Parts: sequence; structure tokens; C-alpha cells
Amino acid sequence: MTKLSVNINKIATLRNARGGDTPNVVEAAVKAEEFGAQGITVHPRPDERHIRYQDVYDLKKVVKTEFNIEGKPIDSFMKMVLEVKPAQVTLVPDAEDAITSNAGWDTVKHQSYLTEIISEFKKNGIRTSIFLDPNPKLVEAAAKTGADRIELYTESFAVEFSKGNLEGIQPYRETAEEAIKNGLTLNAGHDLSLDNLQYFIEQIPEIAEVSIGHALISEALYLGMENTIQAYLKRIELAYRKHNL
Ligand SMILES: CC(=O)[C@@H](O)[C@H](O)COP(=O)(O)O
Ligand SMILES: NCC(=O)COP(=O)(O)O
Repeated sequence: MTKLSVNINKIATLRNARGGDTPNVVEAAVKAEEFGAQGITVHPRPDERHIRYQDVYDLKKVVKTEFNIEGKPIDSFMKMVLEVKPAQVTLVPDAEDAITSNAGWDTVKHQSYLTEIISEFKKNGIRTSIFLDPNPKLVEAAAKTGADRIELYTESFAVEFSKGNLEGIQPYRETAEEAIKNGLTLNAGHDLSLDNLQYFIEQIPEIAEVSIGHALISEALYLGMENTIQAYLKRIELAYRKHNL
């Protein structure tokens, strides 16, 4: 069944707003796991706009579920991940000035670069995932890099779903089929929410892990973190029930 990894970037956004340590990022991760999170995801960006590198070291000491670190494999990121040794690293081709992640890898163009980076992480026992647009043509090259997983970049699905267009799932289904054929495990993330998650998982029940942050933390402002995490887990359960899985 699909696992829920809670991305706590936006807890750090709030903490940084006042320059202190409230809300505390470590406490938020511990609570999220108490409330049912099956993983914790962070995305330490080079400008440390939210999650700082020090947060990652602090979180490593307390995260009991799967720790997933996302980011662009710049030298400082590589060094930190190899020191922290999380369960999983998710490589994202972030533009420095991007307000958020807004593209997956061109695995054909960057195949040899990604292969080199991924071998470093694999040598250290860290599972690797590549952030990928929903394009079946990118999958074979992704598999050739030696990556364990791809993370389907779900923004376009979320946008189409919000307009009532259910066909937005089609490229994801095609990319998922190609990934499974190539021996890749499937993750998914970006702009998933309580509104769209159940449909996504109903359509692609092979998803091993979703990482969700912006919507989840926003919804928790109204529902509370425990209710929100439990609501996400319920959506996943209902999606599987539809398949009698
Ligand atoms: C890669 C991705 O889509 C998200 O994991 C990303 O971490 C969101 O980053 P922000 O929280 O900085 O928007
Ligand atoms: N990999 C996606 C992630 O960790 C969170 O993305 P979002 O839910 O904040 O858009």
C-alpha cells in the first residue's frame, strides 16, 4: 500500500519567519510520525529558505520512519546526504531562483551525470529516486542511471484535476507502466492534496510512496496535523479498497 511521507519544509518556513525556533522542526517530525506519517521528507534548498542543512542533521537523530532528502545534487548537498545517510535521496533539477520545484530531469540528456551521482549514493546504501515529468520517453534512460525509483512530478495532474479534467492522469499511467516495465519503483509528489490524492492512487495503485507537504501543512492549519495525516491515510486506504486490494 502506498506510504505517506510528510514533507515538513513549510514548518521550517513558519519557523524562519520570526528568526526563532518555533515551530520546532524536529518536534514537528516526531509528532507527524506519532500521527501516522510513514516517512519524513525535507528539501534543503541552497538558499535555505526553509529547511536548513543543520535541520537535516538534527532530524536524522529522531526520524524513526523513512527519511527522504530531496534536492539538486550540488556538492554541498552531496556531502550532507552522504554524511546523513537517509533511507532515500530524491534528485531534483532545481533552478536556484525557482519558487518551488517546477521540472523533472531530462534523463536522456543527463544520463551519464545522473549515473555518476547515483552510484555514489548506492555505494553508501542510500536508495535513489529521480524526479521525473510524466513522459514515458524519459523512463528507459532513468532506469539506465541505476536509480531505484522515479518520483512522478504530479503538478500537471493536480492542475488538470482542479479543473475537473480527469484525463490529466493519462501521461502518469503511461509513464508508470513504462517504469514498471523497466524495473523502477514508483514514487509521486508535488501539489498532491486531500482533494486529488485518492483519485491518483485509484488510478495508479502501484505507487509505493507519496511525499506531500504544501497542501498537507496548509490543511493542518484548519484540521490539525493529526486529523490531516489520518485523513490522507484514509484516502489511500479508500483508493485501495476500490481495487479490493
Ligand atoms: C520536489 C518537490 O516537488 C517538492 O518536494 C519540493 O520539496 C517542494 O519544495 P518547496 O517546499 O520548497 O515548495
Ligand atoms: N516530492 C514532493 C514533496 O515532497 C512535497 O511537495 P508538495 O506537496 O509540497 O508540493
